[in-house]
Amino acid sequence: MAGLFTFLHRNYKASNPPIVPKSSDPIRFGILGAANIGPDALFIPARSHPEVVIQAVAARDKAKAKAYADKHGIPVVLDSYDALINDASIDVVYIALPNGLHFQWALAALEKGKHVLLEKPSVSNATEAELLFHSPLLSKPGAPVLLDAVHYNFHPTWQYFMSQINQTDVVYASHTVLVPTGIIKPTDIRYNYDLAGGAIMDLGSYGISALRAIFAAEPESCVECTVKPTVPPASELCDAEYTAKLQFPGGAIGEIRGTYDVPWLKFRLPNLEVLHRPTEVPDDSIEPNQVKIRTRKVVFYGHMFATIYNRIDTEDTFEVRNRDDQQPIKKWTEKISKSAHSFREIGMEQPGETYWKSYRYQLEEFVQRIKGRSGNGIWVSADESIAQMKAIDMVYAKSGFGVRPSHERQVS
Ligand SMILES: NC(=O)C1=CN([C@@H]2O[C@H](COP(=O)(O)OP(=O)(O)OC[C@H]3O[C@@H](n4cnc5c(N)ncnc54)[C@H](OP(=O)(O)O)[C@@H]3O)[C@@H](O)[C@H]2O)C=CC1
Ligand SMILES: O=C1OC[C@@H](O)[C@H](O)[C@H]1O
Repeated sequence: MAGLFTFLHRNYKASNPPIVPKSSDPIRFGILGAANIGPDALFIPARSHPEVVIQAVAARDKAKAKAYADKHGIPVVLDSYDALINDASIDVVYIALPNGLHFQWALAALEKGKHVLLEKPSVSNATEAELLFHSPLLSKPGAPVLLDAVHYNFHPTWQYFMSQINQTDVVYASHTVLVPTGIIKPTDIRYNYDLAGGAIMDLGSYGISALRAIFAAEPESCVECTVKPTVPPASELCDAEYTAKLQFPGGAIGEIRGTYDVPWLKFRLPNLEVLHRPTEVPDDSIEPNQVKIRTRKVVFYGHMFATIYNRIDTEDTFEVRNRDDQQPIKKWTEKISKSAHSFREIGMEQPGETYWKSYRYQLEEFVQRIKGRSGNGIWVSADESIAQMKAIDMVYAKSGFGVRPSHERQVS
């Protein structure tokens, strides 16, 4: 009962956080497009951040921008995306446009000296990623900050999950994400090839990013990929469902599976499963002629949506054997389950509240960088963002649907 109350209370507060007074010199954000994800990923987290103000929105249709601004309490409506990136009162441009427009608008905003919070997946492909993340605009003195918003990284439970993994001993890992049927409509940006849509770009990007972190390595090849195409009027080169098998150094295998079409009764929160190879562990209590072997399995329930619910099960199977002939003497399993919603719960003194979503934790670190403070050290580096797009390209190449198209810059 107490657990249910905590769950409901946390999730209520996650959507209705306290509104804190703003500092005298806040960072002013503008959003390009009246994006669906805006409230969850930025406006609600900003309410509890004393240094963040959501200042302006621009949409292709000004009336739409006005309605969006009214709904979300955004004070300024600008005439166009161009007007927003040129507006002197804006410090940060939040880009939650279709994937295919990320590259051109991120570069355009950086050119105007704006910091950029860039939705995932960062761009359409690795070519764009190289150009953007290695842009000279980012290395000059006083350069703006660009963040590839892979939000799950910033949540404390991801840090705890990673602490349960010995990256060099992982032999297999999988990521599964199931979106119930009907949520993504045929006209959605995710089903538009020209806008760099596709389920691998969207859902798969989380799995690919998590696998790369779990193995602490880049995939060497995509050995299998099956995709289910979308149905018309969506683009035929977009996937509504995928499974892919990636090979990592040393022969380790990572699998991703995702769909926008799971029956509601089969819906589960996204999960990750990680298997380690058997490894010898020290134990003073066993005989000198014996060895103790541990085989670890870690399962993370609630990846991507850790605030709603998260639980990490670490299951260790131990075996004591004779060292010489490897004959088993005894075998048992130990299991620890843990949830974490704040750094405090994992023994780290870092800012955060249990109701903070991954987006709020991410916003905290983004602001720290902009302000030139050290923060907690969690970040998504330029090289990681490029490697991520290379891995996504590898999967699309294997799928037969091909790498997502690059986009001409169309900025004035
Ligand atoms: N971090 C996370 O958890 C999530 C991240 N995302 C990412 O955020 C981005 C936006 O996703 P989402 O908010 O669902 O997207 P939306 O469908 O809400 O589209 C975002 C905006 O794109 C603009 N847009 C510009 N050109 C086009 C075009 N040709 N066709 C359609 N829309 C266009 C529209 O702006 P206008 O108002 O000007 O018409 C629209 O408001 C994606 O990159 C997605 O991957 C999405 C969901 C969750
Ligand atoms: O980033 C995302 O996370 C949640 C998904 O359901 C959504 O499609 C995606 O854009």
